[in-house]
Amino acid sequence: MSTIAQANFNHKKYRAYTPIKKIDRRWPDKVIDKAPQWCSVDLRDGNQALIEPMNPSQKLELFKLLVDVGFKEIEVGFPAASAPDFDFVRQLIEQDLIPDDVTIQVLTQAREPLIKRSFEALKGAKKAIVHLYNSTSTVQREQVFKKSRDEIKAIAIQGAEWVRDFSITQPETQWSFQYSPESFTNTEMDYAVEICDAVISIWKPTPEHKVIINLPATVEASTPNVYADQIEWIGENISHRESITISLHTHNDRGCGVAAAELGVMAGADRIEGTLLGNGERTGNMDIVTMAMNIYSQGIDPQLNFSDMDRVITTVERCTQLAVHPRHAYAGELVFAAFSGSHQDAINKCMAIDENKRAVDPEAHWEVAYLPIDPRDLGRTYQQVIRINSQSGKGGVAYVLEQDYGVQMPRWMQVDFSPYVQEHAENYESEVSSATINNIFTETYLAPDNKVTIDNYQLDRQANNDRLQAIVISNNTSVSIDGQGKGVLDAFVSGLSGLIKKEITLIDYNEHALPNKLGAENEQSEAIAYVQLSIMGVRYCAAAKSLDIVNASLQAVLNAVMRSGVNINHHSTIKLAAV
Ligand SMILES: CC(=O)SCCNC(=O)CCNC(=O)[C@H](O)C(C)(C)COP(=O)(O)OP(=O)(O)OC[C@H]1O[C@@H](n2cnc3c(N)ncnc32)[C@H](O)[C@@H]1OP(=O)(O)O
Ligand SMILES: CC(C)C(=O)C(=O)O
Ligand SMILES: [Mg+2]
Repeated sequence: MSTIAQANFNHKKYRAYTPIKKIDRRWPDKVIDKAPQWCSVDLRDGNQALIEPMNPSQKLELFKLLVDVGFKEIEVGFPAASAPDFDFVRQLIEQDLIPDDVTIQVLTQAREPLIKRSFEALKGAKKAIVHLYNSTSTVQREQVFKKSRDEIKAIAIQGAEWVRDFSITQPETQWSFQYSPESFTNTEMDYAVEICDAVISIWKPTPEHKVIINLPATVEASTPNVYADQIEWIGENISHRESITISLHTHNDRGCGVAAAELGVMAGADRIEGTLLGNGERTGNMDIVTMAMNIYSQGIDPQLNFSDMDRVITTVERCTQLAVHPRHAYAGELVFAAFSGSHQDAINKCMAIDENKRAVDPEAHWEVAYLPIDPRDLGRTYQQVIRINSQSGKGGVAYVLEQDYGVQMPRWMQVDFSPYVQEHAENYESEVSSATINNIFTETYLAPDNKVTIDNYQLDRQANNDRLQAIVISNNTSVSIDGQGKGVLDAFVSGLSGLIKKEITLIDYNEHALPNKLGAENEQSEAIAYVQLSIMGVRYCAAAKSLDIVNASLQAVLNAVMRSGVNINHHSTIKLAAV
């Protein structure tokens, strides 16, 4: 039996929403093929939901970001609500901070003093949208306003008249009007059309000078398909559709704010209101970053530019004092990070193919498993993509070493190396940085205990039979190795084998040049050699770096022998003078 108290957790307290009856829905077959008209409500809806509303400098910083990102319509506040909101609108106008192609918008209730104050705030604006709202749902009508349908309609009509009349007194501004039947989604659809039509009949829009009808999911109450049905229905039944911009304003109470807005656009909406990264009342407004990037990821210009996502995040965080979740779609710190081995492996392989494809065709379509878009588009780097912890695999570890240190481990060495990193991650129960991975690599393969180093070597090349004589230093003692074979390594391995009296077979070998250190363009680059030996049937891998590739190869062989635990001094036949 559950030990969790049941008393208050009672689903019978709630009622299911009623879907609207619509037999001719067309929106499910539509696709979004162009960006909607965007309007940011960060400075109003976002601001009114903050623990501490933004101060003027924060508002200005966010306004500048919104302009830079590309918004052409920005709701800058509720100027009748507070002095800071009023003053901010004045500052924008008086200091000429509004670019010519940007229209500011202000929100007001349908109350004369508030409308009057809003127009005062907007005095001198070149163009502006006055956004009037009143609530229309049954709960609001019956419980909050305690008014009938007709009385609520009268509030809207009266508000629309005041807006029209005040606008006539300030002809220097190019006015646009917007009406929101607030709590639209919980309003009877026939009544929503009736009240919008009443407002439209006062504002008398034309196709050249449209009115914005904004249909908010003030509190998200249903699955997004129901919202789409509502939007399609309104579009079919509202008067003067050709003179109306249908705008959507969704909230995220059920976690579907973006989905509802997307389906609403498929259902015929023209315009979207929302905030950057979704700040707003309760669970927030619909997140314009996510919706715009969803459009972008379909190969469509979203008309907003998020290529400097870090600026968007830091500005929004500074202004709202709310942290962006690390898993936030497109923006979160971890959304392009892969910790798990199979994801890393797939990303690694796909990115290698993408790089080749892109070298031939820079416009090639992005097809990388687990990465819906290229992180570079948002100013992120591949370094942030593959991160190592105990869930990671060899591909990810190899990727990090190659990206950060130029070490291109052959596959057989990746297999050998991965458990060392895994062990470290498990012991420390944490992410493993690329510097730590490089240290583990160095300690494991480049610097085994009982280090033995090549002092010098002499090679006598003969057809099919090379002779290699080398002096190695072990424990401050010089040891001579003399062997013959097909090639340098074969000769060296056979000499070593004779010295330690153990069968050694060279299983694998790879080498490559390492990239020059940063800022050291003229320096000769080091080479790295990787070997895998079988010593009495047991396999040992090792590597070595040197400016001389033969030296690197011989040293790698020595390192592998040292890793097997052999003490070369015990086997030396000729001990030369101590060094
Ligand atoms: C869903 C949304 O986001 S809507 C936007 C909400 N935003 C805000 O509320 C932030 C800004 N608002 C405010 O700061 C304040 O509400 C103010 C300053 C504008 C007004 O404050 P107050 O006059 O003290 O009124 P308060 O908001 O408490 O009360 C609302 C009154 O206005 C009426 N009212 C509320 N909304 C509207 C409206 N859209 N149109 C007409 N009347 C309205 C209410 O019925 C209530 O009337 P009552 O006093 O007769 O009961
Ligand atoms: C004022 C309106 C549009 C609003 O913010 C809402 O309904 O959520
Ligand atoms: Mg809202």
